[in-house]
Amino acid sequence: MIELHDLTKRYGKTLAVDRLGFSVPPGVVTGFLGPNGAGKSTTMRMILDLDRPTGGRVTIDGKRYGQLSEPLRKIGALLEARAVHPGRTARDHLLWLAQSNRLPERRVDEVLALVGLTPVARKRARGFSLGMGQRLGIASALLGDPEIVMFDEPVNGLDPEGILWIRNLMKRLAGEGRTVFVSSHLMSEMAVTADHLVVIGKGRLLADLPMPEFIRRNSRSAVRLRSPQPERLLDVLAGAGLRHEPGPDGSYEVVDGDLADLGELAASHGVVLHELSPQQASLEEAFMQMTADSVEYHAGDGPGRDAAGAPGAWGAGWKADGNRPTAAVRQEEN
Ligand SMILES: Nc1ncnc2c1ncn2[C@@H]1O[C@H](COP(=O)(O)OP(=O)(O)OP(=O)(O)O)[C@@H](O)[C@H]1O
Repeated sequence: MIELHDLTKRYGKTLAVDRLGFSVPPGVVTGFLGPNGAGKSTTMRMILDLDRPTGGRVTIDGKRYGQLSEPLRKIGALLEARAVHPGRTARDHLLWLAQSNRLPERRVDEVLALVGLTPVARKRARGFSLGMGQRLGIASALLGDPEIVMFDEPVNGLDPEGILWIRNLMKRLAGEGRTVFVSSHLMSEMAVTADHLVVIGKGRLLADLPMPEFIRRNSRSAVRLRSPQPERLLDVLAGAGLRHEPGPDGSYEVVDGDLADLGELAASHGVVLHELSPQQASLEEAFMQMTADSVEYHAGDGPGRDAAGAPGAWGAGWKADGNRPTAAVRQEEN
């Protein structure tokens, strides 16, 4: 179990990680999602003690990384920048790692087989493709047969076969009861990989909830209505007890509304409609909306702007209040 408490990292004026608090439990794949520059790599480096927090703390089974007696047996990581000497063979690289961590030589051949690199084990790393390099990085992470694995953007630049392989490997590792923590800036990748999702934007926690719950909340549909008589339309919607949100160009969106029912409701009250259209938010849109809000806040717009009708009012439940996530997004507050 990885636990973060108020974890903060400041680089000069940049607040890279801002009071992050969440746990990564064993037995599931936890996706760590955020746009470029959100603070994912910095957080992962702090977990491994490669970067010192400005505030807060992070523990691995209750201990700091530096306090672990056999760190490679506890946590294995693939970070974005891989350090493999280009003149070394894959096997020699792993052997050097194993020997410096008092791990048995047989484990080197086991992990080479596990990641499918046995046939090229004696080839020098400089001739490796991106996918082979990624497999070697994963072999290094798995060398100590760790209880926890952490991968930073492992599918970046890989072909579909490589992506599928890593996806299945992570699921298998979680199925074995390990803690799997993987970062990505792609919602689409997380949707098919992660069981649990932690979303950050500008270093802040935006969501921490099971993936099915994220999908349920964000695959909502809505009906958009636009009328030259907006006050009358709002009266009719309110009279029918329908929850609505402001949409673009003066329209209103009724979440989970029925197209035909709404058309008939407007007609029965003599409300002229210039638009009556179904709307469907994709997970990618929900993610972009969620993180765009955090960017907006940091740009100085402040909380509450959404109430006045931020463009396309999707994901209203995801708005950050400028200080912490709304109750709607925090799993433990559900
Ligand atoms: N060593 C450093 N010195 C100064 N600023 C840094 C350093 N490392 C990261 N940052 C800044 O901290 C912020 C978070 O960066 P980080 O790399 O952790 O984000 P990320 O979510 O991993 O993004 P990406 O997906 O682009 O790797 C960014 O604004 C980045 O420019």
